[in-house]
Amino acid sequence: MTINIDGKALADEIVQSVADKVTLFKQKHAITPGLAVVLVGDDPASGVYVRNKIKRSEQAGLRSIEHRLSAEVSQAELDALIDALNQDSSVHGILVQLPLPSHLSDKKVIESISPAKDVDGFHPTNVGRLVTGEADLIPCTPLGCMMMLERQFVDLSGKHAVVIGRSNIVGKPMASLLLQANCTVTVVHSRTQNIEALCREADILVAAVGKPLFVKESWVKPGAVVIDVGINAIDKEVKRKLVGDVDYDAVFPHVSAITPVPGGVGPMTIACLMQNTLTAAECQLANAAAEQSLTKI
Ligand SMILES: Nc1nc2c(c(=O)[nH]1)N[C@@H](CN(C=O)c1ccc(C(=O)N[C@@H](CCC(=O)O)C(=O)O)cc1)CN2
Ligand SMILES: [Mg+2]
Repeated sequence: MTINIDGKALADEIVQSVADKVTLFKQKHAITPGLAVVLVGDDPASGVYVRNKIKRSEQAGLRSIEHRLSAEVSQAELDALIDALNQDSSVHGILVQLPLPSHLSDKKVIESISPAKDVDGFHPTNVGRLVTGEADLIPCTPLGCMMMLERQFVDLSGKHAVVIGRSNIVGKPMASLLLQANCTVTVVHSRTQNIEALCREADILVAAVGKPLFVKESWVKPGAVVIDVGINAIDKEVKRKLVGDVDYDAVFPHVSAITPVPGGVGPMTIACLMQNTLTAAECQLANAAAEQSLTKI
C-alpha cells in the first residue's frame, strides 16, 4: 500500500505546535515574534504565497507586517526598507518574496538581510552554517522535506538519497541536510549522464527540477520514497492545473510513499517559515541576554 504523504495535514500540526510555543514565549518574555513579509510587484502566484504566509502567521500567533512595493521600486528604496527592518527590534524575521522583478538583484537583497532575521535561510552566513551543521535558520522548503522524510523513516542513516536539481533554494540545501542525516547523497542535474539509472538507485528521490511530470515510473526503484518539490502550472482542457516534477499517477503504484502536488511540499514550506520565525526570535533573545551578561563582567 503506497502512502500519500499529506503535507497539508502535517503543516497544520506544525503550525499548531508553533502556536503553542508562541503562547509560552509571549507569557515568558512579553514579546510577540514579528515577521515582515515584503512583496515587490504584482505576480499573481507570489501574491497567493504571501497571503498564505500572512494567514498562517495569524494562526501561529505571530505578528505579521506586510510591505507591498510597486514593481518599479528602485534597488535603493528596497535596500532602505530592509535596512529599517534590520534595525527594528520588533521584527524578528524578514522575508522578501522571490522572484523579484528583473531590474532588482536577488543576491543583493538576500545579502542585505541581517543573518539573524533571515527566516528564509538564504544569507551566505546561514548557508555556511547549514553546510557545517550549525544552522538555526534552514531554508523552508528543504526543512519541510526533511520533516516529511523523518516521519516516513525512523532512521535515514545509510539510505541512498538522490536529489534532482541543484538550485540554491532547494537542491543544494536539501543535499546538505540529507548528508547530515547520514544519507548517501547523489545530486543529479541537467548535465548528468544516465540520470534515469541514477534515480532508479534511490531509496529517497527528491525532485526539484521545475519540469512538469519529468520523473516517470521507469525512474523509480520499487518501494522508494518520493518527495516532489515541483509546482508547475499546465493548461489542461482550457483549465489551469498544478502538477509536480513527478508523474504522480504513473509512479504511485511502484513506491512506498509519495508527496502529492498540490498539498505536499508547498504547505510545509509555509509552516516551516512559522517555525523559523519563532526560532529567530528565540535566538535573538538568547543572544541579547548573552551580550548583556558579558557587559556586566
Ligand atoms: N523568499 C522566498 N521566495 C520563494 C520561496 C521561498 O521559500 N522563499 N519559495 C517559492 C514560493 N513559495 C514560498 O514562498 C511557495 C510556493 C508554493 C506553496 C504552496 O503551498 N503551494 C500549494 C499550491 C498553491 C497554488 O494553488 O498555487 C501546494 O503545493 O499545495 C507555498 C509556498 C518561491 N519563492
Ligand atoms: Mg533579478
